[in-house]
Amino acid sequence: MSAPYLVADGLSVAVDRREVVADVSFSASRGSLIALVGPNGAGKTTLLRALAGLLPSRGGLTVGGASVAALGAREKARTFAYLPQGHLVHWPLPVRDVVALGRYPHGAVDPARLSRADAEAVERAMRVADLEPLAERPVTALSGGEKSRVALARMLAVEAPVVLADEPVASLDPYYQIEVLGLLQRAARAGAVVIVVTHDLGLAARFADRVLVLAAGRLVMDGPPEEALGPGPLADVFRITAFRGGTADQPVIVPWSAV
Ligand SMILES: Nc1ncnc2c1ncn2[C@@H]1O[C@H](COP(=O)(O)OP(=O)(O)OP(=O)(O)O)[C@@H](O)[C@H]1O
Repeated sequence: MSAPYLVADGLSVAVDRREVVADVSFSASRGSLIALVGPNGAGKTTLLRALAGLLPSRGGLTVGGASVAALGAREKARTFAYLPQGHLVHWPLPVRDVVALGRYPHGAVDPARLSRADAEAVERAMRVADLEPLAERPVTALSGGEKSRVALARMLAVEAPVVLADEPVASLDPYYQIEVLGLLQRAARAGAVVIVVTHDLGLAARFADRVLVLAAGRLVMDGPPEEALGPGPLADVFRITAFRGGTADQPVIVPWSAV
């Protein structure tokens, strides 16, 4: 395992003077895909935004040894590729131009005049998200799942060392759920820290190297899927039981009943 790249040390976030994320500590190395899971309202989105430096936080937060708070806006945007939940753009821009917005942190302000490096990054992201057939379509005329893939490609076009994706597969059909988590896993294997928020515990177990479980703002489990999504945490945190199968390396978890 390589050295930790993203390190949170006692990270806390207050929203409206209420502590929504409390004393979270973990470190993540490049090369790993981490699933961030927890019940509704646990603080996952808030934590993800704080990690990207988009929300003020207390405690330690470093990336590549540097304080996130000390990074300039453009450096932050090059370091953290952040995929928010849902929102894309409301203008009828062609898909390729929306993906090119991912190169903005690299200085590409005009999608019609990309440098060769920027254009290549855009094409790579379009290809992995299977968007080439939709390249000229206005993004507003796409289905929900297609828009999700455009948002994902825009995020991948940043080619950032840290990828933070908030529910990237929520509106995708099973084929693209598997495809998208597979491509995030490949982004991790290519050297990124990838943190994915998801409510799909089966996919988390299938794809994540490690699972962080957040409950009421606190990190209550941090471990491999088999352990972090074991019967105890599923009952205590998620209030469910699950069918379990597979192997320790490749657990299969199917949420089954409420407890
Ligand atoms: N802008 C805000 N103003 C007030 N409260 C907020 C704000 N953003 C989040 N919260 C509160 O912080 C808590 C954590 O919200 P957050 O969106 O981080 O949870 P989550 O785990 O991502 O939830 P979900 O799974 O439902 O998306 C919730 O109680 C929420 O109501």
